[in-house]
Amino acid sequence: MAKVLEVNKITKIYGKQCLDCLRMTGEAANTNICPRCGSVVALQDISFQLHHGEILGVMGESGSGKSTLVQMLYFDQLPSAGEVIFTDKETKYDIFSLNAAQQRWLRNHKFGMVYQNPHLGLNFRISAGGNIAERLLMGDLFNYGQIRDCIRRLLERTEVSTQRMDCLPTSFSGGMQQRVQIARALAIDPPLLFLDEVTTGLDLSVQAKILDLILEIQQQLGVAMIVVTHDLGVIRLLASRTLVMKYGQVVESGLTDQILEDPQHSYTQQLVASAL
Ligand SMILES: Nc1ncnc2c1ncn2[C@@H]1O[C@H](COP(=O)(O)OP(=O)(O)OP(=O)(O)O)[C@@H](O)[C@H]1O
Repeated sequence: MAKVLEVNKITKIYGKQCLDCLRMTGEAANTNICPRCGSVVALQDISFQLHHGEILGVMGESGSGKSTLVQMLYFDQLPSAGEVIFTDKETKYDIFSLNAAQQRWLRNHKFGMVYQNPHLGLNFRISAGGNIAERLLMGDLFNYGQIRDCIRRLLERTEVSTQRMDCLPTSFSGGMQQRVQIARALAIDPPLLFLDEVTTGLDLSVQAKILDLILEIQQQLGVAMIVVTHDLGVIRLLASRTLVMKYGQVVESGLTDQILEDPQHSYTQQLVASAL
């Protein structure tokens, strides 16, 4: 299957960093903080591939580097080292070697992000429809009537009442805010979507509906997704392949079913056992 992303040896260090940062941190060292200079090694030599229409799960405990990984791919964070190749319709982009305007174009036209915190993904001072319209305008749709029609279609797809399109997101429940974030992310029909703990903190029944929606979107639109979560249930339901992270490193990766049935790394074994 065609590759959408090739991530090669991505590293992210917060802080001034020294020559020993990588050697003295990671899974074997049992820390992500460099004992010599105090820098945080959030990601260390992460490599993986994502294929067209695939959902890749990224799992790990708090602080293992999951959010940093997707934030970097979405240009919210700069990498310290490494290369990422994004392929769309046979055009390859070496995304970290692009200039700021080119990166903004990719983010606005090819990538979508849904954050755990809707305040990061939505502008709460404008209506739900306005949030989606902003994204449609980035995608070069300018006709007022067409924009309204498109917003209606996106809200219907994500099961938000179209009668609420002119309401502010502040008047929405948490689950509805996540649906509007998903509608906004889908507005430009992106080939690649990042989802960072999108169901954390929601009621179980709301969680289940959002997860169903994500699956439906993947099946109908064939969008490739990276789903970050600490929840094994989310991984089990959504991801065909999974990376398990600890202290900024991938400690286990493979088919989700295999990982859940026969975890190899002691950390994954603990995670699976604690969810039983
Ligand atoms: N801006 C920052 N400055 C310094 N350290 C940071 C910054 N952002 C994240 N970190 C650190 O990087 C490490 C990885 O953080 P990250 O948020 O990626 O982990 P995570 O696995 O997503 O955790 P969580 O599930 O709690 O969100 C953590 O030790 C965190 O404290």
